[in-house]
Amino acid sequence: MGAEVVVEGLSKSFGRQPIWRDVTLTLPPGEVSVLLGPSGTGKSVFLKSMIGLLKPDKGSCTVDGTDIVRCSERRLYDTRKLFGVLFQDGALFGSMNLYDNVAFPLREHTKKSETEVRGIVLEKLDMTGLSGAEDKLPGEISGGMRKRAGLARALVLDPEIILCDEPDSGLDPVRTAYISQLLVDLNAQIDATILIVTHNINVARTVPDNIGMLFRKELVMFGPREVLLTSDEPVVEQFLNGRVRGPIGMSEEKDSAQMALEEARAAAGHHDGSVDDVRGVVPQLQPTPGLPERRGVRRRKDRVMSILHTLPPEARRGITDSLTDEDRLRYGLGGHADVGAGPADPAAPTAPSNGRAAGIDALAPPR
Ligand SMILES: Nc1ncnc2c1ncn2[C@@H]1O[C@H](COP(=O)(O)OP(=O)(O)OP(=O)(O)O)[C@@H](O)[C@H]1O
Repeated sequence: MGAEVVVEGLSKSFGRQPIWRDVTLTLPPGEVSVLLGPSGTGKSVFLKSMIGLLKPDKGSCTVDGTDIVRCSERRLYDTRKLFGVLFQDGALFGSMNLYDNVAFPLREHTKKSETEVRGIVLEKLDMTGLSGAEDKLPGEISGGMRKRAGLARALVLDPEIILCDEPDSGLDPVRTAYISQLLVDLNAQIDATILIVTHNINVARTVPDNIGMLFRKELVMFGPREVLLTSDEPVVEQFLNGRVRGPIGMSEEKDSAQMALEEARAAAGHHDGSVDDVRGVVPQLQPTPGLPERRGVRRRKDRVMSILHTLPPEARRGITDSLTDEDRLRYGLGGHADVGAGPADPAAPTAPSNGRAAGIDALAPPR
């Protein structure tokens, strides 16, 4: 099973420029999470901070008992081996063929024989659909293939956590669909914890178990996919619908006068360029038939059902609608009409103005 990653109160600035502050979230073991946010909100900085390539000013990021922010160099080196990272451009060595690129971490970090290296490299190239392309140079293959080669290389040390920085950037919608399917299939095969940074609305809607969103130098929300997909938090709604109207402006935040102007234009019938509003829980991508089931699905159901009463009604409905009859028995639920549609637990704290609600950015059940 993949490792849990617990981020608490993490803040990062460069000189006097704060990037984000007080980020708290838990990546549940073996689940797939997506981090969204307008350009420049510090998503890549967040990924780099998680593996200790950048040093946050405050807070902690704990993996397997080690706080990446404060541990020794030696400990950091060892803990980093738990991570496989797919950088935005694939970060392949241009002068090495795909075989040598993928073999590189094994030759650098292990004492495996070339025969063992060969077995692993060919297996990972096969998993990522690159069998037969071993001799190609990165410059000779398509962007989608380069991403998959970067992913194959991220897999060779059997990571417990995979971080993917915009795996879809520069890809057409079909190649993006393939890479989405590949990530879900990999999760089914190796049960790793996965965090994907993306701008792609389809990826965000269909791939992850959990979604988070960075905006205004804060983590606006992080929680089960059903919470964000049904959220009426303006920034989340605007982003998931790719709309001009809303708090996100051309270069980050809009002022209230501009927002009021846009609202007035919309009320007068001006179309803002988005497709029809899409809201609600769409089906999640499943592993390709023939692959094992994702083990994270059962763990997630148990976890989400344990915080169900703290979630907003629409999210609860989305979650309970996806339960099978067997699940309903397991969680002691009756028919569809009995669950999910009622008001949120009156005892649960209500969402504060930043859009967080109980159970939303506190994903993990009490430890
Ligand atoms: N090493 C660095 N030194 C100084 N500033 C940096 C450094 N790395 C990133 N930044 C700044 O941090 C901010 C966030 O950058 P980052 O690349 O993390 O954004 P992002 O959300 O990933 O953007 P995009 O979606 O466009 O990739 C930017 O203003 C960037 O200029």
